[in-house]
Parts: sequence; structure tokens; C-alpha cells
Amino acid sequence: MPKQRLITARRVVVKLGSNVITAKNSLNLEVIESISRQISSLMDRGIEVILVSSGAMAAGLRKMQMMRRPDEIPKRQAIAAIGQSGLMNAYEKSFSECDKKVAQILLTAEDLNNRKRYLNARNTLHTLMEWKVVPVINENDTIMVEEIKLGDNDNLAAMITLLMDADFLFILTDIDGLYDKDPRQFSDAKLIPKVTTFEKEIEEYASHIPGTLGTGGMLSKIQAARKVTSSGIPMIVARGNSQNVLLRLFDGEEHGTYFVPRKEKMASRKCWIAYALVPKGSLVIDQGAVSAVRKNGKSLLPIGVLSVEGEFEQGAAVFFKTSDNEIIGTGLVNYRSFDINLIKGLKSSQIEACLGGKHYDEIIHRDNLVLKKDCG
Ligand SMILES: Nc1ncnc2c1ncn2[C@@H]1O[C@H](COP(=O)(O)OP(=O)(O)O)[C@@H](O)[C@H]1O
Ligand SMILES: N[C@@H](CCC(=O)OP(=O)(O)O)C(=O)O
Repeated sequence: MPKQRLITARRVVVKLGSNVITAKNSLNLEVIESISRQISSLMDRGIEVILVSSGAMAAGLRKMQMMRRPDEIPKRQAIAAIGQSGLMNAYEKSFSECDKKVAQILLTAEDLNNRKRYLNARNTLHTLMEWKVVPVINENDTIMVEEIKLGDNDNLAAMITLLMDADFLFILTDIDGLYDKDPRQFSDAKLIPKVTTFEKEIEEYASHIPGTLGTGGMLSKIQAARKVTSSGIPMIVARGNSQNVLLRLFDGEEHGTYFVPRKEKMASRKCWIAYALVPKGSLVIDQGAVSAVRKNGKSLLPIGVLSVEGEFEQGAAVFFKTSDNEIIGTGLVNYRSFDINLIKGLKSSQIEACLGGKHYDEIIHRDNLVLKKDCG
């Protein structure tokens, strides 16, 4: 293999997918041991590693000798609980053989939505890394219901990468990387070694249909790549059971698909607004406001707001869009939807008379506003 891309990252996130972590009848201990050894060896070189591991559901199914996920939610959650403890046991054992300790972190979408909990998670992860303990993160499947699930660990891993200001995201799966079409359906599918821009066809290459035990398929890996590369962080998708894959990547060998990062890095607060929050409504804005926020980097003022969609409180994340439904970006509102309905179209100097008081001139301050065009 040619050596082309020496990785100099100091803090990385590694994500292991369900298919690669499970064998025929249970967890694939060989893979778990190999990845643990590789992570441990990176840590011994002074690199900080955070592991996002799937496998709870797959391991639980195998343990209960079930062929597929049950339809009932309580049963699914019970399966995840059974599998998660086995998963952690396996990591506990394999990392202790390398003299490393592990910590289990189970997160929900709500934890990432709430800024206080989001920052708390960050502090805990920092402490673990200071103590040279390996954080093993998964979604808390046992309490999540379908509607509010993060859904796939590729996007969770991307959010952890942003949360922790990591320098690199490795997504390890059961295939060599991104192909130009679904290799399960097309025998002539070709591996794409490098993705520089997210043209529409990139998403068309990928089927969202995962492998037998996976969740998001290649599509969720591309979404994850969008998130991190738009924030200036590179990502590689590679085969997790290929021998010493992480160490070889660190030594500069080319494997898998490399997603090239954008040059400009988005501030971490803006990453949180863009990727962790679920918008609660929309503001339809006029062309003047579109140019002000898009071209001139200005805040969104009431005068540019035409209408309000949905009901939301002060501080909520909302989309702002044109009357043709083109989404321009996302931001945190200084006023609740009820008040925006009253002040829309007004000058900022008229807010006080209208509402009987004024805390802010802007509906969305530019520090709390992220443009879609900056999100890859
Ligand atoms: N264009 C593509 N390139 C590579 N793999 C693809 C593509 N389209 C669909 N896939 C499928 O996506 C699967 C990986 O996704 P998934 O099963 O969710 O893995 P994981 O469990 O590692 O997250 C591969 O096994 C492959 O069959
Ligand atoms: N939280 C789930 C993993 C869901 C998931 O994203 O799976 P995958 O697409 O295989 O990475 C579990 O542990 O089973």
C-alpha cells in the first residue's frame, strides 16, 4: 500500500458498526480484541481515543437466539439491555488485557439537545481522557422511543467528534469503504478512495438499506461525513476487521474512503446549533433578510420576517427559509413564536411599544445562527 496520508491527529473518535462487531452466534471477540489492542497502542503514543460502539441490539439478538429485531418496542429495548451489558463486558475484558480501563456512556438525543447536558457530557469525556480511560459510547436504546431516537451511531459519532473537538473520525464497518453503487446489488461497483465535495450523486451512490444487523447503511455515514468535514475535520470509512486497520491508517497507508475536510472550521457552538438541535418551527423571511444573513453576516431582525410556522418558546432552534421553502439556515430565537407573530415586519425600535418591553433587537443573533451553505 502506498503511504500518502500520515495522520497527525491527537484526539480521534472511532466508531465500530454492528455488523463488524458481531459474529455468527454472538459478539466477534476477535474484532473487539483487535480494536482494543489498536486503540490501546494509539493511547500509548499519546493519542486520545473515544470509542463509539454499536452492537447492543445485535449482541442481544444473538444471545436470545432471535433471528430479527422484534416489532414491539419493550422487547427491542430489553434486547438492547441484554446486549449492552455483554458488549461492555467484552470491552472491559479486552482493554484490561492492555492495562486500560473503560467507561460506559449511554446518550440520548435529548442529552445532545440540551446545552447544559451537552456540556456536561463534554466535561465527563474530558475527565475520562485525562484519566486515560477509554469512553465507550452508545445510544441509550433501552429508554429511547422511535420518534426521538438519534437512530444511528454514525451521526452520533459525528456529533461526539464535534462535541469533543476531535481531529479525526474513523468509521469502521463491514465493507472497504464507499462504492459508486451498492456492492450488494452491483458486482461492478468501484471503491471511491476520496470524496472532496458533496455533489448530489454522492448520496445517490449510497443505499440507506443497511447490512443484516446495521442501522443507517452507507447513507448515514455520508451524513456523518457532511457534519464533520464541514467543520474542518477529516473522516475515513474503512473495513473494521481488516488487520490492524487503525494502526496502518495512522502510519499513512491508504484504505477505505477518505472524506476531505473543508478548510474553514465551524465554531463548536455553531456545530451544536446545526447538528444537535431539532428545529421546532420555521420563520419565513424576505429577500432583504436573506441577503443580510447570507451575504453580510448580519443578525435576523423582525423587519425581515414575513410569517411564523409552528409554536415554540424563546431559545428554541428554528429554521429560517424563503417563501419558496428554501431553507437558508437554523438559529436560536430570542422571542417565542407568539411574540414574533406580533413584531414581524416591525423595526427593532418598535418592539418595545408592541410587546411592552424589549430584551433584544434581533430575532436571531448572528452568533446563534448557522447558514445551510456552511454545513456541507
Ligand atoms: N455505495 C455503497 N458503498 C458501500 N456500502 C454500501 C453502499 N450502499 C449500501 N452499502 C451497504 O452498507 C453496509 C454498511 O452499512 P451498515 O450495515 O449500516 O454498517 P454498520 O453496521 O457498520 O453501521 C454495507 O455492508 C453495504 O452492504
Ligand atoms: N445503538 C444500536 C446501534 C445502532 C447503529 O447505529 O448500528 P450501526 O448502523 O450498525 O452502527 C446498538 O447498539 O445496537
